[in-house]
Amino acid sequence: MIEAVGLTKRYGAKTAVDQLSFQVKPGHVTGFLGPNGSGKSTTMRMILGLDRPTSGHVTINGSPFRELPNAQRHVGALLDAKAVHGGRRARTHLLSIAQLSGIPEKRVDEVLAVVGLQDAARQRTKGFSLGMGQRLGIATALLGDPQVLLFDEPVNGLDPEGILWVRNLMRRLAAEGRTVFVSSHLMSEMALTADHLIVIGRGRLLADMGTQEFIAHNSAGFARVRAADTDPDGRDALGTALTRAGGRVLQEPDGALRVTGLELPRISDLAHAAGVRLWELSPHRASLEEAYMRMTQSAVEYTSTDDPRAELWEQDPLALPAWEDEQAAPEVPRAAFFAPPPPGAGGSPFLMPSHPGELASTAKDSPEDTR
Ligand SMILES: Nc1ncnc2c1ncn2[C@@H]1O[C@H](COP(=O)(O)OP(=O)(O)OP(=O)(O)O)[C@@H](O)[C@H]1O
Repeated sequence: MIEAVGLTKRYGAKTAVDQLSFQVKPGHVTGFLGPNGSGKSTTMRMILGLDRPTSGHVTINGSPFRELPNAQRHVGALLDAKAVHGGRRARTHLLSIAQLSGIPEKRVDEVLAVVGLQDAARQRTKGFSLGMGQRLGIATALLGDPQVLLFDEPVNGLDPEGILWVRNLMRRLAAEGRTVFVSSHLMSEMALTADHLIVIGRGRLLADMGTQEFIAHNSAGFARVRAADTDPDGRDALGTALTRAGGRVLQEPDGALRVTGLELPRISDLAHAAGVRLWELSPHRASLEEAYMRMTQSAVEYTSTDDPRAELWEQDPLALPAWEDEQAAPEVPRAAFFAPPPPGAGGSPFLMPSHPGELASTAKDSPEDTR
């Protein structure tokens, strides 16, 4: 088990990790998530004794890393796949680490096979692709057959087969009772790999809970319902009926309605009573990505802006011909693509028109907005 208590790291005026306390338990894959610069690598470096905490402490199976006897046999880590001597062959690289840790040579060939690098064993690592480097880093982590494993962005640069392989490897290592702590920005992959999550933002703990619980806590399930395209008034009638019945209704970009507060059978009954034929009625479970985006949106340090492409083009190369411009669909606010916002976080619920044909106004002050 990894245990951090009040872990803090300051670099001058910058607090990279701020009073972090958490446990990473054996038998689980624990995902370590956070926006760029939130302190994940710094935390991992402190766990591995590569950085000294400004205050607080972190232990592995009860001892600080530096006090573990023959740490390589207890803890394996992939932090930076590029941190290898480029002039060395892959096998030599692994062999030198094995010899330092009293690991038999046979084990080197075993891990090369596990990561699929047998054929590249005698290649110099400077010629390795990003994915091959990652595989070598994973082989290094597995060398001592450790009980505790840390992986910083292990799927970075891997092809789809490699990503699937890493997922299965992590799950197998956890099923064997090992402690597996893995950071990644690939939310779809984390949702499939991790059963527990530790989420940080600006160095602070934001969440420490099961993956499914995290998704349920930070997103709302909803129903998607779409009136038949052949019935132009159907959507208005449906929206009115659902809103009157106490549902919260948002417009989807494709003309469907996103409904919260009403069960699917009730939506079906209301549509039937309103004489609206449906082409779609489906439950939607929010993704880890949606839940993560919502939780971390205020903790993102590095945000992008649109590229104005100043003076690079005499005229806007993206300008549409006038007729196409006129037909373009009105822009839908980005927030509308995600699940309805959490209580008190604002948003644009769909307000049914008081007059037919008057669709899609927002309801900031609507009495029906009772979130
Ligand atoms: N050696 C250092 N000296 C000064 N500042 C540092 C140092 N290492 C990290 N930082 C700062 O600490 C903060 C956390 O960095 P860290 O690399 O731990 O984040 P991260 O969550 O791993 O980011 P990413 O997802 O981009 O890899 C950043 O603001 C970074 O600039």
